[in-house]
Amino acid sequence: MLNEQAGEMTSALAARDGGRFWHAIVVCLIVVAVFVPTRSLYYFVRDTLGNHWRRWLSERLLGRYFHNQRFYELTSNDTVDNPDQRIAEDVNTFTQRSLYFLLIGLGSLMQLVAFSWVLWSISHTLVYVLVAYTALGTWLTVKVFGAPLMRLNFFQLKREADFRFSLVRVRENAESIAFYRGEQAELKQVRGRFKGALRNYQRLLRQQLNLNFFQQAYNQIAIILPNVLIANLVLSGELEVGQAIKAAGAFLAVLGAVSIIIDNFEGLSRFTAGIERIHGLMAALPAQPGESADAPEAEPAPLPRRRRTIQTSEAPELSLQGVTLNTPDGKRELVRGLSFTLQRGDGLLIVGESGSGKSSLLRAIAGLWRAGEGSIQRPPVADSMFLPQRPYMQVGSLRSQLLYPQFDRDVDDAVLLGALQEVNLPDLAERSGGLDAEVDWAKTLSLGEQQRLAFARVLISAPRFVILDEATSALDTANERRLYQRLLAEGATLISIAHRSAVLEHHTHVLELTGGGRWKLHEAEAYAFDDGTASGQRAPAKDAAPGQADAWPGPARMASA
Ligand SMILES: Nc1ncnc2c1ncn2[C@@H]1O[C@H](COP(=O)(O)OP(=O)(O)OP(=O)(O)O)[C@@H](O)[C@H]1O
Repeated sequence: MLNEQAGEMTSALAARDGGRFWHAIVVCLIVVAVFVPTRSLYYFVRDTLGNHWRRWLSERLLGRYFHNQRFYELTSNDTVDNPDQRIAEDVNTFTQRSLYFLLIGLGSLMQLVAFSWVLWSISHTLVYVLVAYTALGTWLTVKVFGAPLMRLNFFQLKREADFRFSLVRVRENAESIAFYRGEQAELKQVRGRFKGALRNYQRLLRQQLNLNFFQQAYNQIAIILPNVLIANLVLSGELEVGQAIKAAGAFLAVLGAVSIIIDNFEGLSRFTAGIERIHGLMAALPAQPGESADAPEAEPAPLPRRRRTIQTSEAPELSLQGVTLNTPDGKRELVRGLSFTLQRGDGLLIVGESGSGKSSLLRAIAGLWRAGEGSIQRPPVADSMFLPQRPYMQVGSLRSQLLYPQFDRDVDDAVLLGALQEVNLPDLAERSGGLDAEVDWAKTLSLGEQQRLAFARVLISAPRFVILDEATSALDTANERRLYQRLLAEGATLISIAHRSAVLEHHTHVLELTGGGRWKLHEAEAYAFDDGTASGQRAPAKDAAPGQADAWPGPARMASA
């Protein structure tokens, strides 16, 4: 309408018609009065909608990411780079940009409808030229610049995420790096990532420069083109000057509408790269049960090919049957044909050289590693607890540490303080400002204190089954003995990894991994722990031939599978 009135005003002035001119001005003002609030609300509504959409999509991805330890699998097998960046940033860009492009697409459509008939009524030739001109322009843009720009944008997102992650790693490991005086090595690595991002960006800029050359030429020629085409009509007096201005305006408006791909190609290629990254993540995170049917059912990710997997199921006691465990890449066999059953109150100590597969066996028991064959029955997750050597400390209150991972349980303060007392941290609550004060525990507690705090978690949730991976390595023997005795008094079944002979007394059996997939089972009393401190002969143990399930000597409380 504004274009219409602009033409009207010029024609009125050319004809020296004051009434016609002022009428056009009034119509213009009315149009502006409607246009201004509409246009302002447009941005508000668009971005609010984008925000809602982001919340919906991020919630869905977060749900899938944290479902069934998928975050662990994704991080371990590296099928999807930087999932955090995809969830936090790519989703945001995707939702914002989708609406942006949808709305400018709709706007272009309206513009096309509004101006096409104006143009058609003035000159058919202009319409034909316009169609040919934009078809050629779009084809050239997509063909010549499409694929390279999309690829470069995909890598740009990845490189930026790698760069940021290298800085996050430095922050997370600041103390170790400072002790090593590793700043130069870190700086080199961070710079390397940064340079990678810059280099890719430079390539991107070069591609964009070519695209800009093309876009500029395309747009400037479009300004001259309609004038050249209708000049003769005006000169011969067939067309009023105002009509010519209207025609040129309509030509540019229709051109703008149909050139949407050419004009927005840089943004569109970034947008497409982002979609590819979100799609990759969704494909690696299959829909969870309970997600509504309208959710796009993602194809399961092409996980690394595994010919065989260990079957896991829940049972009151832990039992392994013919378990052969491989590393996730399938390259190494860590344990072959292992079978045993632990009865309630049993304690199994796993020993073996570094790298022999002790922690990996615990990963398999916890259901995190599945490459291999055989079956594992284990107590339900709610009845078990895992204590790693370096306990995970969430940033939060002392109460949430003690209840972790069941943060919403309601437990009396007296129970929490009692547990702290028992693990020999009687003044921790007081010195850190009470049970509800928020502290970065991983930074403020020593490793031994963190291990004791993790033990307090076990005492509070009193699981029937406890797995300890060198969980007492930073404690003195007296503390260690007290904590183990406390667990045994609860009647817990224990599986431990330890390098110190002192822990042997708390266990009933020993599983020795001797390398190359071989293993031996011993009764604890008959086992002489060789940690360089204990003396004495090793008790004879029956060697288990790999793959033989009946190699277990059959102790009183631990049943052979
Ligand atoms: N994600 C992985 N992919 C492939 N191999 C792995 C992976 N994680 C560990 N390994 C390999 O599996 C082997 C067993 O590792 P594991 O951590 O179980 O050893 P460990 O006996 O607990 O050693 P330590 O006593 O030093 O803690 C090692 O050789 C290790 O390099």
